[in-house]
Amino acid sequence: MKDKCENMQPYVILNAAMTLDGKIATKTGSSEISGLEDLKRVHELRKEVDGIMVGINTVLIDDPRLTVHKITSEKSDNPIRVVVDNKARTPIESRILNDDALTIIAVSNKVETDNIVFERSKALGEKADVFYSKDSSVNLKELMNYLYSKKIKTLMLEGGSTLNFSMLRENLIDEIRVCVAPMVVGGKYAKTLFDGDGFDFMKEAINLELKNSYQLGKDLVLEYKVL
Ligand SMILES: NC(=O)C1=CN([C@@H]2O[C@H](COP(=O)(O)OP(=O)(O)OC[C@H]3O[C@@H](n4cnc5c(N)ncnc54)[C@H](OP(=O)(O)O)[C@@H]3O)[C@@H](O)[C@H]2O)C=CC1
Ligand SMILES: Nc1nc(O)c(N)c(N[C@@H]2O[C@H](COP(=O)(O)O)[C@@H](O)[C@H]2O)n1
Repeated sequence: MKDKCENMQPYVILNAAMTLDGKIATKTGSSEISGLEDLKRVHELRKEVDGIMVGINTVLIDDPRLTVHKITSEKSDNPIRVVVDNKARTPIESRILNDDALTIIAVSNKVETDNIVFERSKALGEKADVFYSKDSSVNLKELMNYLYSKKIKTLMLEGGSTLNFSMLRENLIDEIRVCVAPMVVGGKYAKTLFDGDGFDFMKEAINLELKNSYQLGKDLVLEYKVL
């Protein structure tokens, strides 16, 4: 993996599993999509990278561990976990705060004006490193620089759709690896690979180059470079 030392940002790989109709979860938040072979691939990738990042909604809905637990229980193989969490809503009892790996919680400047957010961020500071952004929504470029300074040279982005779009719009994603499962769930309220505000015109689309594609069990894995 390339070291992006010239701009002091980690090399970012977005990895996700989606249905053929582009959903990464159903409208109720159910998201078991990948087959076993793909989950093993995901955990091998987690082992390879220095850090792994998700948005707060993914923590609230999935309570993920973000470790390599499907391939080994060796704690030193786990990447540093990062949660982008404007209002410090990460529950203290969530699995992401267990001692399997270090965790960094990135919070917004709401800590300066909202006492409840401040108190929650203080409590989170007992169990994790807290990154304080100067902006009202975590400044992702600053966060990337901070993670790089913490020796995170490669970062896996694991969703959800809101954070995926923000990272893409800010031009912070280098690669996209997506597992397409042979299923269709539909639903206009079901999350897709990229949601957020979206772009207005096709000419604003982020262009990709397909680098690799292969079948894994019943699933299809597609690997793109972001141009
Ligand atoms: N199939 C798959 O591969 C995966 C599926 N998922 C699914 O995705 C769903 C969650 O996705 P989604 O609801 O979009 O939420 P996200 O997990 O993307 O979290 C979004 C939240 O992150 C916070 N945030 C802070 N700063 C930023 C920023 N700069 N840009 C964007 N967000 C920021 C905001 O919190 P606040 O609102 O507090 O301001 C925002 O609402 C779940 O159902 C989960 O199961 C998740 C990962 C992988
Ligand atoms: N690659 C992939 N395939 C799926 O089918 C998924 N549902 C996900 N979800 C991501 O994995 C997290 C759960 O991780 P743990 O096993 O608890 O470590 C979940 O929150 C999503 O980020 N990914």
